[in-house]
Amino acid sequence: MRILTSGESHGDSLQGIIEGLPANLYFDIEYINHELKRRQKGYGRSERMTIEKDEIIVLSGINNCYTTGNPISIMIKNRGTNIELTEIMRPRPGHGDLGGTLKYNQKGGRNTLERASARETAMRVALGGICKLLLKEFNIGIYSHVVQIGDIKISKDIYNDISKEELLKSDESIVRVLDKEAEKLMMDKINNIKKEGDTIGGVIEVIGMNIPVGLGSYTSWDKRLDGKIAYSIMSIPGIKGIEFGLGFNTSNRFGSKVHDEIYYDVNGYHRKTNNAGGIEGGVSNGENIVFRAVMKPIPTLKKPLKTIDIETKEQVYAQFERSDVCAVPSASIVAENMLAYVLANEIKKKFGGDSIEELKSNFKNYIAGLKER
Ligand SMILES: Cc1cc2nc3c(=O)[nH]c(=O)nc-3n(C[C@H](O)[C@H](O)[C@H](O)COP(=O)(O)O)c2cc1C
Ligand SMILES: C=C(O[C@@H]1CC(C(=O)O)=C[C@@H](OP(=O)(O)O)[C@H]1O)C(=O)O
Repeated sequence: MRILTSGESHGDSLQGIIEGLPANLYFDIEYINHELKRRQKGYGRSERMTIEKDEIIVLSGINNCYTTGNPISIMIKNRGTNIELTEIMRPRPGHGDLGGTLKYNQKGGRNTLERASARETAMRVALGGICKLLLKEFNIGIYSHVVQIGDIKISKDIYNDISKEELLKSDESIVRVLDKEAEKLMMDKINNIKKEGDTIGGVIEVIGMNIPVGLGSYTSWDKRLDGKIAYSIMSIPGIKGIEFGLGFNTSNRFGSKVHDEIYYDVNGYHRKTNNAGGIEGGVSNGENIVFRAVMKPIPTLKKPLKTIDIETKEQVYAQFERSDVCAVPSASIVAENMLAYVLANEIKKKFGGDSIEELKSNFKNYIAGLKER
C-alpha cells in the first residue's frame, strides 16, 4: 500500500491517492469526514480553522460505497484561499522558509510555506481515515490524547492501564486531555502565551489496541515496526521526538524493571506490564502499541524572532501571518492516522489478499494457528 498527497496550503485544494487497499471494503465517507473534523478542533488554533470545513470529494476508485481494489483518489477543497500571497522575504526561524528558498532557488519562502505548511496533514488524516476503516475490520482501534502542554503535564501516568472508553473521552476535551484539572491549566497557559505573542508545544500519546502479534520484522533494518512508525510520526510538521512505552525512562531503570515478563494462559501469551510499548525486536508483541511524541512550539510568532531579509541581508524581524498558537491536539489526530497507515500497510503485507474477504480469511487462519503454538 502507498499514499501520496499534493496541494498547497492556500491553493484550490489538497489531493490524495491511496493504492493497494483490498476490494469490497465499505467506504464510510462520514467516518472519514468525522476524522477530518477531529483534526480541525483544538484549543489555540487560528481563525483558519473556522474558515475550513474539511470534507472529502471522491474522484475515483469507489463503486457504490465499496472499494474496488483500484487506487482511490480524493480531494479536499481549501476555503482559506482569499489571503494575499505575498513573498516571504523575512524567513521564520523554525519553519521551512529559509531552507526551502535556498534549496529550490526561490526568490523567497512563499512556495515553501505553501507546501511545508501542516495544511497537508488534512489529506494525511483523510487517507489515514481510510486505513482506519480497514483496521476496524480487524477490531484494531487507534486512540490518542494530549499529555503535556508546555510545562503542564497530566497528573497520572496512565498509558499502561487505560481503556478504549476512557481514551475516547479525549474527543470531548478541547485540549484532548483526560485530566480536567490539567485541561484548565493548559487552556490558561495557551491564553497567556497568546497574549505575549508567543507559541507553545507539548506531548501527545497514541495508543493502538488489539494489535496482532507479528507485524513488522527484525530481518532487515527497514522492516522494523518501531522504525516505520517513528518515520511516519517524525514526518508530521513540528514533531521533534518519539518514544515507545517507557522510552527515555528506560535509561534510568535496571533491566529487571524495564522488560515485560512473559505469561501464558488460555488466551495465549501475555504480559502484565507494557514498558516496551507493544514492540520487541521490531515486531508487534500483541500488547497495545503505545508511543509519545513531542511537538515543538509553532514557529510563526506574533512577537517575531530575529531573522535576515533575504533581499537586503539586513537584520530584521520574521514575517507574521495569521497563525496557530498551539496545534498539539490536532497533531495527535494526525499521529493517530499516520499510525493507521503504517498498521494497515503491515496488515496488508502480512496477510495479503486482493479482497477484504481474502484478507480476513488469511488473518483468521493466522490467529487460529497462534492458538496451537
Ligand atoms: C496541525 C498543525 C498545525 C500547525 N499550524 C501552524 C501554524 O499555524 N503556524 C506555524 O508557523 N506552524 C504551524 N505548524 C507547525 C509547522 O508546520 C512546523 O513547525 C514547520 O513545518 C516546521 O516543522 P519541522 O521543522 O518539524 O519540519 C503546525 C503543525 C501542525 C501539525
Ligand atoms: C491550514 C492548516 O494549518 C495551517 C498550518 C500552518 C503551518 O505553517 O503549518 C499555518 C496556518 O495556516 P494559515 O497561515 O493559512 O493560517 C495553519 O492554519 C490546517 O491545519 O488545516
